[in-house]
Amino acid sequence: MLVSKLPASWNIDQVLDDLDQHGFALIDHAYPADYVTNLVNECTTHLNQFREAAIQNGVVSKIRSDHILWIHPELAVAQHHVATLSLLSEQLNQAFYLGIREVEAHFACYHAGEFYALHRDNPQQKNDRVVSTVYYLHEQWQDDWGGQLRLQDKNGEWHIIQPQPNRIALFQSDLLHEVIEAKQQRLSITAWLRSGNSIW
Ligand SMILES: O=C(O)CCC(=O)C(=O)O
Ligand SMILES: [Fe+2]
Repeated sequence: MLVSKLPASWNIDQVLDDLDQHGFALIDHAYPADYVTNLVNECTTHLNQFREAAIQNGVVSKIRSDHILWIHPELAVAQHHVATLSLLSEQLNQAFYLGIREVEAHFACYHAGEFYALHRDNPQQKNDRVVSTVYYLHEQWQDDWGGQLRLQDKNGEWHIIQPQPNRIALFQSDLLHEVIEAKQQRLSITAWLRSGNSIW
């Protein structure tokens, strides 16, 4: 799927500046309401296919308790978001010479009580994730529902980011972050912009 333009609501200069200065950026009101509705529908109709993220190749990790579904070609609405992120990657490559070549993405669902403890998405650069992105797609979120993204920026300062509906958080994949325990169902798409150059 090809997307020819970034959404008009995206202030790309601000995004590039924030990434440069702080290592992270937020895009609010990312998509039009009809697209958001379609995406929520696509996500919620597939919730029965989500699997425990903590179990990979039969190995169980205690660091996270959310449930995920990798985005595949039949998930056409989510694919549009992935294609939009591919277009964004071109801009990031032009600005920062990041060499991003692919986007890998999954839906994530945190039920009440679920969390993702402190981690980096690219520990010791052992994979080719360059920029991490999270799009929040639950229909509403209140500040006292937990589920915040807590992130240390590239200057060492900590930030608490509310998972506001229709918000995208973008950050360097080597930054430390966690998802605080959610008190309500929290839905998102996590996508990694990857260089495709991993030697691992
Ligand atoms: O959902 C979030 O806010 C962050 C998720 C995350 O850190 C991850 O999936 O690696
Ligand atoms: Fe992460």
